[in-house]
Amino acid sequence: MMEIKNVSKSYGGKRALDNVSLTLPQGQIVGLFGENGAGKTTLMKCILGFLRFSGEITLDGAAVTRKNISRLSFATSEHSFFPNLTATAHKEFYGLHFPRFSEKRFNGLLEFFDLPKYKALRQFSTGQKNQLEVILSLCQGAEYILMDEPFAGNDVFNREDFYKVLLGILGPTETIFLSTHLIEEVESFIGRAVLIRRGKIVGDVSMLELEESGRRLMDYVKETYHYKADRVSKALSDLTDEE
Ligand SMILES: Nc1ncnc2c1ncn2[C@@H]1O[C@H](COP(=O)(O)OP(=O)(O)OP(=O)(O)O)[C@@H](O)[C@H]1O
Repeated sequence: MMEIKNVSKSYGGKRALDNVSLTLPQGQIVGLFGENGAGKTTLMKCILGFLRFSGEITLDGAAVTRKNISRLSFATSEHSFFPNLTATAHKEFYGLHFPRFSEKRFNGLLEFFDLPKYKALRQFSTGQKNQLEVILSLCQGAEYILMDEPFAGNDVFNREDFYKVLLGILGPTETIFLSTHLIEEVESFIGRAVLIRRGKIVGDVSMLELEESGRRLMDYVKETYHYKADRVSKALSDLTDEE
């Protein structure tokens, strides 16, 4: 179980995370949603130890250190791979460094996305680079797989088919913590939705609970954010007013 307790993070004087507490048990797919600048990437980077923060993040009670960091993986659109290496070279490198690396999963997903095996990654398209990030994060043998807007640049067929593949391959102890703006697309396969706003957790709901209350995830998000439905008409009226 991952426990995030009272985590705060500021960049200079600007507070990006404000006393965030969250528990992520193993075996869940958890969506992390929030407006631009809400703190999603910052939270993931704190979990991974990329950023200093105040508060505590533990895995089964132990702080995240080099001893247990292999329980975590990260797919980021900022990219974490070696641009001059091919997908096959990455497979070899990861295989050497991650004892639980799954070559079967790597090969299967590479084929699913129809990615080139012997082309340097710097020559991949944006969508292809993101696909390889996702593949690597899923093949390392990590139990907590953090994905930050992993489907950017992926076409709709690749996304929708991938959701099905993902659901089919995940083991019972694998947890996905998925930050995305594709709320309506992912609602069919996540088990829980966490909402962050201005660095604070403002919502946390299981999809079962939502379903039982007859609400869609988007309704919950709009309610929680006090979404102002008149902002479009206001903007249009401001922008088209000739006075
Ligand atoms: N390196 C940085 N230096 C200064 N401020 C930063 C830095 N990274 C993020 N911030 C600020 O911290 C806040 C949270 O940013 P973060 O990237 O975590 O948001 P996000 O929810 O991932 O947004 P998005 O959906 O737009 O990717 C924002 O106000 C952002 O401007």
